[in-house]
Amino acid sequence: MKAYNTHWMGLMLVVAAIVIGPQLTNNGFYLKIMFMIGVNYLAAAGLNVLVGHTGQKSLGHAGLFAVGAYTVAVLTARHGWNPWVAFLAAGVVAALFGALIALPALRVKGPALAMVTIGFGIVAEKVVAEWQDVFGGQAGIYGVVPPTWGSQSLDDRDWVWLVSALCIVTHLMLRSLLNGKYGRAFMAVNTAEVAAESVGVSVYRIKVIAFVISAVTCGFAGALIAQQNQFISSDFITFNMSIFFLLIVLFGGSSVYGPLLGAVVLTLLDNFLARWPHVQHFTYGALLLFALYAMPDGLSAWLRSIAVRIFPGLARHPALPSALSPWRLHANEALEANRPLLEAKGLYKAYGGVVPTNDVDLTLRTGHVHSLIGPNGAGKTTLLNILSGVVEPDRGTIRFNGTDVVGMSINGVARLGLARTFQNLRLFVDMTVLDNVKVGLHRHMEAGFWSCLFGSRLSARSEIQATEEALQILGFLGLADKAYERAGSLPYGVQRRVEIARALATHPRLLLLDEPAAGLNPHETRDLVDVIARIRDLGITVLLIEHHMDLVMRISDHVIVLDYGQKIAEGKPAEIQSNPRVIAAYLGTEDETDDANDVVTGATHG
Ligand SMILES: Nc1ncnc2c1ncn2[C@@H]1O[C@H](COP(=O)(O)OP(=O)(O)OP(=O)(O)O)[C@@H](O)[C@H]1O
Repeated sequence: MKAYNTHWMGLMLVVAAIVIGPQLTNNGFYLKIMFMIGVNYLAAAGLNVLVGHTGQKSLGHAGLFAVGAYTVAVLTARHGWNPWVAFLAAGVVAALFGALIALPALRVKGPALAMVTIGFGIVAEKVVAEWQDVFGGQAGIYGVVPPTWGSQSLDDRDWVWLVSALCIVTHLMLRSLLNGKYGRAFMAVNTAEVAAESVGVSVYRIKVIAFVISAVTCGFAGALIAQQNQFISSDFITFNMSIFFLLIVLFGGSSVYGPLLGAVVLTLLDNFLARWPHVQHFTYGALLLFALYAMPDGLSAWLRSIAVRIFPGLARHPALPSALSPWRLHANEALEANRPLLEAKGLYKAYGGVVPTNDVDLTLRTGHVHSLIGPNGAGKTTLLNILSGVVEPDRGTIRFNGTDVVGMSINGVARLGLARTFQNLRLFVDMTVLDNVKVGLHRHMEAGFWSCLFGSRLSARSEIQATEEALQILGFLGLADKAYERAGSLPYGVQRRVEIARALATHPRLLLLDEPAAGLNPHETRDLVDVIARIRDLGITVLLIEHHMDLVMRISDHVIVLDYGQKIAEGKPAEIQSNPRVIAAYLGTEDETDDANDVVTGATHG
């Protein structure tokens, strides 16, 4: 069964349930529960983008619910705004607050971010409770104007249909967004922020987008409650509400269907247990603990694993094209060969008393393979981090292809055409190999945010083009058959190559490889020499950090040697091999020249 078909079949079933369900009862209580399922789904659907996909834990979304609720209340009851317009305004105002609370997310992570969002929730709760002139405190605001259909007011059933329609539109938009480049970017930020930045994804922008989406849907949820009740007071806005939204997301799972499952089950459970008020919260908590223990990835993941066992076709991935065209790096205009591409002068970086980069000058020329070598702790990785914007030097300048890059963000440097891999792999381990490479293509994809949100033709077309190019890049590196495998499940040597593929997808002019042969077997190391040569033949300049001297000596046009943070030599491989200072640096003394010679020429390595 194709995923496309199962989605539309599922959607049809949900629409049928929404159309028929409310007609089966006139009981206001049941209709209210249906309405609340919709409201909770709305709040959780956006929060799922933030928490489930982008990995930003928030415990303050009751505050954004309050923003939506009080915006419609103040605008309709106090200022006489049209209720539909006020409803839309609730989304806009909530979006602004979402952007505001995104700011701390750029500085703090994990539990610290959760504390910041709790702070926001508490401030919102206190403001609406204490600022009585504006928000009415516990007495609240009466006379919130609900939307009408022509001149007809909405009855309980109409409210269910209205919230259901909003839920379906939200689901379709978020599904379209999460299945495309933004979905991949959210997951990339969740897994490895620096790696996401290094392929040109702005972590700042992605986090702000995720916060704003979660704020808008929570704001709409709040506005619906205020308009349906025609009343809002500070009693609605509690810390428990923030926890409840988060629980829906965790219980449902991060799949696009997770919030729906979570909202249905938890809203029903909450209301069912209300018959036994004295044990309601205890039973509710115990059941949830058990459910999260039994299904750590949420109900949706659990149901999917059962569905895959029954219909194995669900897990099948698309067939790979029988023939792939060779990958061509067509995006960059050719640069004149052998001219300085990157020039660094006087780079200096100290960590307390340790100076891993001490007044280093460096010139990398177009079309060359440069190697950076030196004993352990010589400062090679620090220098590479400085060049790629991960570490800011204390002083010194770096000019890359005519632009000064010191102080620039990592993604800013990446956008200029500088790509890198990491000594300790930083793959997006839970994504497929294909998706890892497509994250590298993120900024080359034509479709923008709105195009992806509305699932436009442009977004569909740019997805197809990206898949095609990503497969070509994988073919270039002999990885096409791994395209649909989970990156984290692959052998180490293959993962190293996937990192190179992801870096190549950014269409770099300069590729920095940090110990690409580490952990490779001799056969894989020999293949790597061929890979680097083919990358150079594409017109990409390479800077390589390596301890495998035979590899360095075979592939490099130019070798730079660091020791204790200082450049002690540079030149052609043969010159470096016979340089006494280099030999001494490797063994710490100039007397043991024979042994040192072995190390530098590669006789004792790889
Ligand atoms: N963030 C940091 N804080 C403190 N010290 C650091 C930091 N980063 C690097 N160093 C120190 O700087 C020195 C150089 O480290 P670096 O990782 O750049 O060396 P390297 O040549 O890449 O080593 P290796 O070959 O072992 O990977 C080391 O002494 C290291 O402990």
